[in-house]
Amino acid sequence: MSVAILGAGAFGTALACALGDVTLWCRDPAQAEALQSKRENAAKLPGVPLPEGVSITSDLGQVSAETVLLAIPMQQTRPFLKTHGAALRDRQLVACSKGVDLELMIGPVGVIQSVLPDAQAALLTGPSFADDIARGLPTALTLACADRALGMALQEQLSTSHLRLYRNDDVIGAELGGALKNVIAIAAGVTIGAGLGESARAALMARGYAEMQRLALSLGAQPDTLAGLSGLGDLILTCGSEKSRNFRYGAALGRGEAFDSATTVEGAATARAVAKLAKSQGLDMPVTRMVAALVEGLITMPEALAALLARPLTDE
Ligand SMILES: NC(=O)C1=CN([C@@H]2O[C@H](COP(=O)(O)OP(=O)(O)OC[C@H]3O[C@@H](n4cnc5c(N)ncnc54)[C@H](OP(=O)(O)O)[C@@H]3O)[C@@H](O)[C@H]2O)C=CC1
Ligand SMILES: O=C(CO)COP(=O)(O)O
Repeated sequence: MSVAILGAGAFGTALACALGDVTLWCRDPAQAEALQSKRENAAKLPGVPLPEGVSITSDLGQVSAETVLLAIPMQQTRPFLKTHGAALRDRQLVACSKGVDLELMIGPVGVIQSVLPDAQAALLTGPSFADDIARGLPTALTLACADRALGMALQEQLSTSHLRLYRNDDVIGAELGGALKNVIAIAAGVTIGAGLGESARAALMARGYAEMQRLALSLGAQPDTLAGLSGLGDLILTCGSEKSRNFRYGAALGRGEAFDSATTVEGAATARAVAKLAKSQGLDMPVTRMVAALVEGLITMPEALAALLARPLTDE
């Protein structure tokens, strides 16, 4: 079965490098031409050659693969599918984004199903920097799919010698693990950027993980999923590395500096969506609430810190 990847950003290109024999689609014909002539995505993955088997196109009509990976940011997924979904109706669609749609308050598989109710949909998520995958470093990810047979087929199809996929049928849990860890990564970045120290970062990660579980379990996720690659695994990676854009964005917030608005920072919109979702569910998610308020410029970092530290003492 053939594979196509829609979106030639950092992650889409990295997956193309790992899988090798795929069609890589981008929306901009000039970018497609540059990728084709240089055989490298110089903007997003400099120094990593595209394998010979990767064919590039900006014409969606040329994308005939049965399995289609969607590697475009979360908030773009619904508009993209509304425009192009008809052409993808009969394919196996694998969402690769991490986040919660700001309007519908659901994850990427939920969005696929809301636009294309009959589509077969799955999720690829977990701890992996694009650069690591592209360079062939060992990586383990979650392939989540409600349909067991389809999940097993996709696990086989998308695993390689260095990219190891673990199957899971808890799609909600896997979606939320990937989405929520970005919010906590922003908080971790704020902590380090503001010079609050590594002990404070560890505290935020642990309390952040408690929030992730609280929301995920209330929405029907399995606890084991949050403790796996897509939750805890990705939380550890993203909160602990300057390679993470969410972490770096948080660090800039913590230092009171501006951050490049063209950079994809999924946790910023997700924090806003999740803060609202938590409120509607009657759940206490103080770290997420503070991240959302910081992102929206409603509070300063010292105010956020004071508010978190002034909370009543409680059981763990
Ligand atoms: N980078 C990483 O290490 C990882 C990323 N992910 C996830 O993958 C998703 C994509 O991230 P990443 O590739 O890093 O982001 P990038 O910012 O590197 O790339 C985003 C890509 O999406 C394309 N795009 C944006 N909007 C649209 C649209 N409306 N229609 C078509 N294409 C569009 C962009 O095209 P254009 O250039 O034309 O704007 C670009 O090619 C995110 O959800 C992220 O969390 C997951 C694991 C690892
Ligand atoms: O999701 C990622 C790693 O698993 C990439 O993290 P950033 O989007 O923060 O760079």
